[in-house]
Amino acid sequence: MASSKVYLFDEIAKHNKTNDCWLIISGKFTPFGFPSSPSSMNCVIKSQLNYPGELTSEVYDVTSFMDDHPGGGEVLLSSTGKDATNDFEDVGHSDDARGMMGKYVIGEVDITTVPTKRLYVAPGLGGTSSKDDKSEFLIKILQLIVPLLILGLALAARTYTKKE
Ligand code: HEM
Repeated sequence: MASSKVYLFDEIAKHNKTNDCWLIISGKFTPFGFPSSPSSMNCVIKSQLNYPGELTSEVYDVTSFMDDHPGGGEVLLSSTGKDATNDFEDVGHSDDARGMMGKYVIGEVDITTVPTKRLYVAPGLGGTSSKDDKSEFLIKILQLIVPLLILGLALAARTYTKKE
């Protein structure tokens, strides 16, 4: 696949019609040091991301497959204009389906041109800003001071009324 054509994302996204449908699906993880990846590697792309190697996203022209796709043509259309890897994996496609993909490959995508979604960072996992930290600290101090103030006022009122 070294000599395959490399497409830009914008170019691929234009092919989003029933009679002209292209998909981007991450297909092949090639670990460094291996001439080619074992086929089982294709199924474990996500867990392999920390392993040194190269993850290729391939471009599939599925126009001729629209009518024959067991999941229907509509789902294929709805997966255009983005990285469709998650859509493809979520369905849990069989090995047969994966084997068929080779028929439709037309090249690779330049992954630097694929828009990435901003990742959600859970609070407390380094995602809070120092501004958030400050207001949290302020709330804790207030939670401590307010009851003490009320107690102080109550005591003051009591001593004051006793004297009278
Ligand atoms: C080149 C790409 C694709 C090929 C060759 C392909 C092939 C197949 C095949 C052979 C099946 C039958 C079930 C199986 O063997 O797993 C299937 C089912 C299905 N596919 Fe795809 N598919 C592709 C892309 C997609 C994409 C991008 C989606 C987007 C969500 C999708 C959604 C579905 C759905 C919903 C089913 C039906 C599952 C069911 O009802 O059991 N497919 N596909």
